[in-house]
Amino acid sequence: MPKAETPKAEKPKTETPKTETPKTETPQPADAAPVAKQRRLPKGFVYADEAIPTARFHIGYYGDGNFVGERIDGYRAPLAILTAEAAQALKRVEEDLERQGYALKIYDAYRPQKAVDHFIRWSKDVKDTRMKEIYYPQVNKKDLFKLGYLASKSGHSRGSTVDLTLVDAKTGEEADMGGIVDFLGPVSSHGAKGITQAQAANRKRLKQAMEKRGFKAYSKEWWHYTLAKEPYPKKYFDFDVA
Ligand SMILES: C[C@@H](N)C(=O)N[C@H](C)C(=O)O
Ligand SMILES: [Zn+2]
Repeated sequence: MPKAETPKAEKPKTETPKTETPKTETPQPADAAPVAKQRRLPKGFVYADEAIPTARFHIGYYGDGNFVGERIDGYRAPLAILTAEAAQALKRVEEDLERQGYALKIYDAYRPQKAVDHFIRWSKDVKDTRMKEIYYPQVNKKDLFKLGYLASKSGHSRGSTVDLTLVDAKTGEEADMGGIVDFLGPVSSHGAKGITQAQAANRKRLKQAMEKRGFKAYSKEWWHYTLAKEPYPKKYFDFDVA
């Protein structure tokens, strides 16, 4: 498992959030040891690191480096799980991007309903704003669902949705997207104003690569993609990430 990163608890200095995920001195549990897999996935699901061995991973919901600030229910290992169809399509995206000198870095994939329920519970606790400055400085946490930054029935729970960005295939450095993954605010929309041409070009490179292999973009979050022909369009799973 590649080195995990946790954003620093400091206020971004500009309107546009920092584009590189801030580093931490304390490694997350993800770094501590090779990840043991339970290997009891429902039929039709696969581990993304096995399907796409060259991809990088940072499963923020396994640790405290996320907008909640603690490990999210149902994440029992820093793993990305996908339907076989989504993983196969994503492998093609990775191969296309490799020819351009890039690789994918996956932040989240299948998300159990119990994790979504954790987000819902957290959003109602208006006093807990420990990660606000990093992840949602311009939005009231109670409005995150209403504004579409979070979903109470998430495509992630159907197994064919993924949150990801681009990295340099050689250095592993994240492409500058004009904001970190899970920055819940207007600058994360496709077509957002206030980002540079280079940042817009990076978002476009990822979008074109994903759409070419059958994924749909989500207008409010440049990192969130769903396989258009997903195998379980109406089923919301709740097995643990393990
Ligand atoms: C929270 C973010 N990573 C995300 O996935 N948002 C969408 C809208 C979701 O919750 O499905
Ligand atoms: Zn997402």
